[in-house]
Amino acid sequence: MNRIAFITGATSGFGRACAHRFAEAGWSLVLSGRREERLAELREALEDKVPVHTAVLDVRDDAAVKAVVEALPDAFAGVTCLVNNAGLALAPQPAQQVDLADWHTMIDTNVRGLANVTHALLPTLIEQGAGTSIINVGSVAGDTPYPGSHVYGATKAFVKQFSYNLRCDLLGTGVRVTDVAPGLAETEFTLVRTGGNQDAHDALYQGTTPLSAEDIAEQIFYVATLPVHININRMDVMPVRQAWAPFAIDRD
Ligand SMILES: NC(=O)C1=CN([C@@H]2O[C@H](COP(=O)(O)OP(=O)(O)OC[C@H]3O[C@@H](n4cnc5c(N)ncnc54)[C@H](OP(=O)(O)O)[C@@H]3O)[C@@H](O)[C@H]2O)C=CC1
Ligand SMILES: O=CCS(=O)(=O)O
Repeated sequence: MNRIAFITGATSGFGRACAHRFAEAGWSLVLSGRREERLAELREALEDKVPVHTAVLDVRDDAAVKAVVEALPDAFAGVTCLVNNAGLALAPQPAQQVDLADWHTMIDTNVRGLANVTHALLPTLIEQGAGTSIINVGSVAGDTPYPGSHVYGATKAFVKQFSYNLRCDLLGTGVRVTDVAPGLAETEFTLVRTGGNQDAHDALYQGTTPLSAEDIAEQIFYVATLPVHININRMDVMPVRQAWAPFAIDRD
């Protein structure tokens, strides 16, 4: 099988690390994200090793997603692995203090965007058949509630259930579906979540050992390259130095 990975959110963090990891193994790459300069840098860094196609793409725009998929050059059209990674958290304050627009952005990106790309690539993946994969980047926030997670965690709960439900419908096609659910990982995630607050970023990761983007890329690559009869349904990955907290209790 010609191995072609379509990675969303390839301009930073997990997505960029996946681009490097899959390139190391010789996969052809379709790399997308909104930041054109970063895509160009990535293409320049990788195209000596493997064929690379880049597409400036906002996953929230379903027509643009469809157009990018339909316009894939022949050498990239037979996608065998979709890494649905593009996503973000915003507004870490309590739900009652945040702007509705931030909730909409998270829903539009993490839910609608992921659905847009999946819908556009499903026929291709089914056509490629056994050994193809849809790897959805969820989060531990999808099943562990915590303050300030409100809509973000709910979007990741969608990712989990959508992944499981897709498995049901894709039974018999050979297409695998996995929800990779990371915990604390140092990327640009916290900068985005806090509106560019470098102190908040530094404070969250200092004095502990978070996951790196490369750690998660390695897990995603592992899932994508398992023998074709194996489907990891969900992979919940935390750093050793992270665990759950006790219930919070309101007292008089
Ligand atoms: N870091 C963490 O602790 C964890 C992160 N996650 C999830 O991992 C995924 C990747 O995040 P991470 O690498 O950490 O964060 P980064 O902020 O480093 O990367 C996010 C990526 O998503 C892309 N993106 C955001 N919005 C859009 C959009 N509308 N259209 C297309 N691309 C978009 C960004 O590209 P661009 O801005 O160029 O469009 C960027 O490449 C997200 O889904 C996140 O929720 C899950 C668990 C833990
Ligand atoms: O999804 C990101 C991990 S966390 O910030 O929710 O713990």
